Amino acid sequence: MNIMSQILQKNIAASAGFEKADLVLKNAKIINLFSEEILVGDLAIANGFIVGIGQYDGLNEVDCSGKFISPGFIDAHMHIESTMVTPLELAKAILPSGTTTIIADPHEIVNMAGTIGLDYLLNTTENIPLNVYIMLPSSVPATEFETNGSGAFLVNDMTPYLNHPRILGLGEVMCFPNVLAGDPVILEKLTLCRDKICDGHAPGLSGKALQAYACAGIESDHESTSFEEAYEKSAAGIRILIREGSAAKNLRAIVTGLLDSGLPLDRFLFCTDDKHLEDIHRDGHIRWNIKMAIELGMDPIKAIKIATLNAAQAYGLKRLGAIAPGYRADLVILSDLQSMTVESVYKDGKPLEQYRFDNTTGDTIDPRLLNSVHIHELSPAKLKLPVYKKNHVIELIPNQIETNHLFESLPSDESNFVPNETYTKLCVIERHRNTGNVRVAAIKGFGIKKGAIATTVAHDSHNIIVAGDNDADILLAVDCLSEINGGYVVVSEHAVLGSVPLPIAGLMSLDSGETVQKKIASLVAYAHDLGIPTGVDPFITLSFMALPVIPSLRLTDLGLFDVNAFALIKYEPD
Ligand SMILES: Nc1ncnc2[nH]cnc12
Ligand SMILES: [Mn+2]
Repeated sequence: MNIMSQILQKNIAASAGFEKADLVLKNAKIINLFSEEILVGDLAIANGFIVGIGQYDGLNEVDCSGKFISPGFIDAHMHIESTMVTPLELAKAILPSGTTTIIADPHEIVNMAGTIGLDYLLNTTENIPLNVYIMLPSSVPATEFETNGSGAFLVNDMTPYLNHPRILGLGEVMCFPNVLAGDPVILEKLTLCRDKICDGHAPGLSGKALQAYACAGIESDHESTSFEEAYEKSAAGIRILIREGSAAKNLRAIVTGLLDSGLPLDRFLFCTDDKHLEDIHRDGHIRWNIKMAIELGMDPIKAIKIATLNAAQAYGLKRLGAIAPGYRADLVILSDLQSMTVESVYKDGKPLEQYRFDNTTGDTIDPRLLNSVHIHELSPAKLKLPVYKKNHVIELIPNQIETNHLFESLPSDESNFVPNETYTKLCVIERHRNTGNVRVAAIKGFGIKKGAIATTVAHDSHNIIVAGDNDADILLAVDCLSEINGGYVVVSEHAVLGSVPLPIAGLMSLDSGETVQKKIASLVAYAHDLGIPTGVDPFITLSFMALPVIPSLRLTDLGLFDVNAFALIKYEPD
């Protein structure tokens, strides 16, 4: 008999009570998501699987009297790179608050390094105590209006990965104008993955355009910012991933509407998309989505179901997302269902304390991932922004990654834009191919005084993006990024106040999560000292300003991009 059959034989014997289970969590309040009730009893585990609920004896027993047991939480859509640490450090950060499974879209590192980046993430997520499923990036580059590092990621690049056990389908399809136009390249990807899951990214899509987007085979979306938007997409058969991240905070609006409407919840999931370590450390990860939903009035069992079984069923994750015989013993022990206080977490039947998180897998990193900043000598002349009577201006919206598109006059020295406390200079500098592309715009709402902040994390092509009120500090910030091979930096009055090196593709650190968190926190403090409002997360906000698939106005290395018109702004006024 093969090893799997031997394990099954043992599990059946333990389940039937013929043998003792490996571990029994005694007298617990078990959340049963199939009957949507709390069952009090023992939870028996063998070989990392749940073998039974009822009355059991175990070789090891833990008294869970008064404690609730939930299935491990599932993040239905996130970007590992957005936490800026390696997958092992990410696992260390999110497991303690109960996330035991993530579904990740690696378009960040694939934009940088193609299959080298994808292989890096697949290899470094193979042997860690976190279930990591991957969606093949559908939109690399996100649009043709930017320069990424690796060129296009096409069906020929995808095909070798289709049968990988942890590849679930196609990642967020962003260019809905291309989908609606019947662009052959995206349609090829959709048909290649038609028997798998196809995720969407459709901010503000509605009406016939939404019908056509759903008709193309897209099955999910995580960009809804209102209940009305979520409702229309859900009614078109699209699963709604309710997002609560570090910058994009959509849960309150959607859950409030859901509770008022009485809409069925079975096609709603939770996700973080992009959540920084500091927020994960403070609030937890998907646990925070659940807690917020409960505080808004949602039944705790239904909120937990959204974060577990709904996601597992949506993505075909067999034996995950519930507590029942034969399911994997990924479990969260909670003291109560209001505060959602996580007391302990079990992964495959073992408490987290039994796992080692030192880099025992000996991950070697392809040297091409560690040398990712290639820019021309940057001159002040390239940072000029000619001004006219009226200019296109990007306006920040606190706590959102969306921006407003303004058209107003700018402070100037007669011919060129001169930043002040209202209007900050924003520059995007191409860093992959030495093209020398530099584009400049004015951004409203950053409020930086006597300094600049810069980063190589600039979704999704990850060129250098820098915001500042004077060219000297802007140039110094870019120089510093070159020296540290990518990351985040804050400068003021011609001095570097602090930096966070992100040497893996200019996106991720080799340091521990704790070190990265401390460094980022000090940089955020420096950035706020430069005048950035407290409601604005300086780095996440900056990192999204170059993403031409989030309304309304963005800046790429090819120019100002009107997302709603889906076109670069050719602005030579009379
Ligand atoms: N929210 C998001 N985070 C990172 N990359 C993205 N590309 C499109 N949307 C994104
Ligand atoms: Mn995303």
